[in-house]
Amino acid sequence: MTTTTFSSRRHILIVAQAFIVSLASRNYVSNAFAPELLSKHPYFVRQLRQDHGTTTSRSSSLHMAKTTKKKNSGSSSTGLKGFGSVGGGSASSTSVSHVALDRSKEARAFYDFLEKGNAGDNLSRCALGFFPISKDFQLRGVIALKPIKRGDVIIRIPYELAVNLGQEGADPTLPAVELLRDYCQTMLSDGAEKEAYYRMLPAFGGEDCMGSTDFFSDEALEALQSPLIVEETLKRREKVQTRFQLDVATDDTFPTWIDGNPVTAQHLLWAVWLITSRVLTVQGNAEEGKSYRLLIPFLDMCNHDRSSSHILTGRAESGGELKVVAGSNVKKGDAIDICYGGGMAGNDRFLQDYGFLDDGSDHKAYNMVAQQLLGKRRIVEGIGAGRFLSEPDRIKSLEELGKTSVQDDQNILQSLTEPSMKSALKYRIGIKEALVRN
Ligand SMILES: C[S@@+](CC[C@H](N)C(=O)[O-])C[C@H]1O[C@@H](n2cnc3c(N)ncnc32)[C@H](O)[C@@H]1O
Repeated sequence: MTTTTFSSRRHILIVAQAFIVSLASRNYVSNAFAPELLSKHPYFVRQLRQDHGTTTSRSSSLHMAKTTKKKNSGSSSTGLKGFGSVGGGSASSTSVSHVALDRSKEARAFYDFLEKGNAGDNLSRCALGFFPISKDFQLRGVIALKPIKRGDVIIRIPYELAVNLGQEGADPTLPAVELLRDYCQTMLSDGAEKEAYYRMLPAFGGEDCMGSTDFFSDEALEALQSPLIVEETLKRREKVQTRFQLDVATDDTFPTWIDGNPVTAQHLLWAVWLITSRVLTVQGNAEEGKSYRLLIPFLDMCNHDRSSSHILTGRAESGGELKVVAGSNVKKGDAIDICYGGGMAGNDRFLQDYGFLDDGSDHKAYNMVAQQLLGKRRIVEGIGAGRFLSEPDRIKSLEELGKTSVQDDQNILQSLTEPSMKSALKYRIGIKEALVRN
């Protein structure tokens, strides 16, 4: 999404004449520099500089914070439209050497759902595939089945297929209640068409959502060495509890969870993560001037690549279409990725809102956080959005990071196996390295 984001803690996309908008794409211009903060912590700065020479190199832009293998049940070597795994293309930046197409029973039901919803033409251009990220992890995403020219439509979803979760707003717990209600109702009712789409959403308790700090243990939260992320995460959890009590627990008409038991605040937390990680805010009718939070099947399966030039466009109105348009030529086998957060989100947001670390070779997602901590960049989202961090917050954050060296952290990381602990260590290493660069 040129300037696009999936979410609503931040919101979504934009583009030229377009109508999918992103709060995250607000371009706050940094105009202040605060070297005094560093001079207050000469030891810490020295330590970072010494450490810098001893750190390991980073991996590709699709590097995962998670390490466990994603289930790929039923994907076969026979392709969606008659060919098998797709190989060889170079994505907007991701090189794909071997991608298994998703032809599981659930995926085939989802493809049928698209066809019935007048979106079957997409399946001649792209499909779902499993991108090998590391030897034990594959990431589901969208893959091109044939070349697509710059300017042509890659994905086109009729508005009627999208789930409209209400008008835009800053609080993700509101659309989360709506989504949770609709999800339970749909899954419990017999033969609802949307079920085929909902079955493709990341499962409650699954490893995708567990990557978000909302689901971190206290130990993993502490291991981040980021008092601000911890504070924001705890506040969000509290807000979810409050929303649960107000709108779910006391509502006798609220459906049960899919196993027949009452829904819990943890289910609502999962729904909030679905909102922040895959809902787009899209402008409605031009005259009406309102924006809506949409869950858009298939389009919500595009992964993040900061270097993607593809563009999101469309309107939330009857007869409208929500599209990904090629910003550059696409080859068969390319990943159809988009840039989340309008390119303005750092890894503090990626870890909280999406549950992974953007470990791109340009280090931008870490640099942005470091620049905030150094008073060189405004906060983009969450608590204090639009402002510079206060000096006490910056000092508190830098002091916390200064408790261990990068070398210490590397040693600790080697001994870890638990995914959220590993993410926490990778995060703090990335930030410490970025503080030296910035
Ligand atoms: C909008 S969804 C994208 C599709 C998702 N992979 C799926 O299979 O439904 C966003 C989620 O995908 C995953 N994701 C997207 N881009 C990623 C990336 N570059 N590296 C790791 N995980 C990514 C994260 O779990 C994120 O919360």
